[in-house]
Amino acid sequence: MTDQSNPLLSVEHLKVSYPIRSSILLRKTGENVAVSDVNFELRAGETVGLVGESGSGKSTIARTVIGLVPAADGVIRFEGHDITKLSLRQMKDMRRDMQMIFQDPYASLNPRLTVRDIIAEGWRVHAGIVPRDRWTAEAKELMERVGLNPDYSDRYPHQFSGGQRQRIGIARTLALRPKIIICDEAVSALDVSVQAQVLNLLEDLQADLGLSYLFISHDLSVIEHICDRVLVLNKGVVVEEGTARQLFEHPQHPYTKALFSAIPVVRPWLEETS
Ligand SMILES: Nc1ncnc2c1ncn2[C@@H]1O[C@H](COP(=O)(O)OP(=O)(O)OP(=O)(O)O)[C@@H](O)[C@H]1O
Repeated sequence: MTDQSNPLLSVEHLKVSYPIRSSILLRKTGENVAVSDVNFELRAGETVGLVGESGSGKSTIARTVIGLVPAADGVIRFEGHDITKLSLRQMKDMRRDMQMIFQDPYASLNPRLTVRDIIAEGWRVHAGIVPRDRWTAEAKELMERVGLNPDYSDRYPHQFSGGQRQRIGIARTLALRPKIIICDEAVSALDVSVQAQVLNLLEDLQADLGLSYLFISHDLSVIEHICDRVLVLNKGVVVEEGTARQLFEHPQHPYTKALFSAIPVVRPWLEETS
């Protein structure tokens, strides 16, 4: 359930730009403003969606929130603290609280590590979460939690299907006990029936652990299903925002109307969950 007290994350007047460089000397010759004046809040237990065409700035916002891209202007507060001004050390601790799940789990899973070691990777980096003698047992518990057979903990990523690999990615993320998970096209590469299963898993985890999700997807039916609130981005600017229901039933801005009418909506999960 969404916590109505202070937001976990608040983004105020965020501006992000990328340098444009000359092709010969790589000197900066200008800047491409990817995101300007973006504002939103994310509360405990809430899912906020970012939608918009390719290049509208969704991933840039995600990468800036997590500290991979610097903010040119604005404030990003996590639990009330401006994280745009953190030291590297403080950033490392904060990264633990905010994790990202990517579209292609295979590319982000080390093919030489077993599932057990993939899940334990974060415990190596962030000492003190799980004592070493508990790594195998805890990794198996996490595998079970995400719907994987714990007996397969010594198998390698290529021995799993796409949906199972995304579950490994989710288990690895959960291992760090984050408060916010940024899902960047996290189910886009999966077949619709597998998408539905992974979305249901994410919802179960949210209900059990009170997680907050920042959910990026070009698939509006996924967004409608999983998000409480949605921001519609066009060329780096939020043109409309509201609850998922408001936006889907009564889009106001011409861009939102065009975006929503252009995409066929398939909702296999409605049959499963209703
Ligand atoms: N590393 C980069 N260097 C320079 N410009 C970039 C970089 N990454 C993104 N951009 C530019 O920033 C703008 C926003 O891109 P971004 O990837 O955030 O959009 P997006 O909505 O996530 O798109 P997609 O759905 O295709 O992932 C675009 O104009 C893009 O060309």
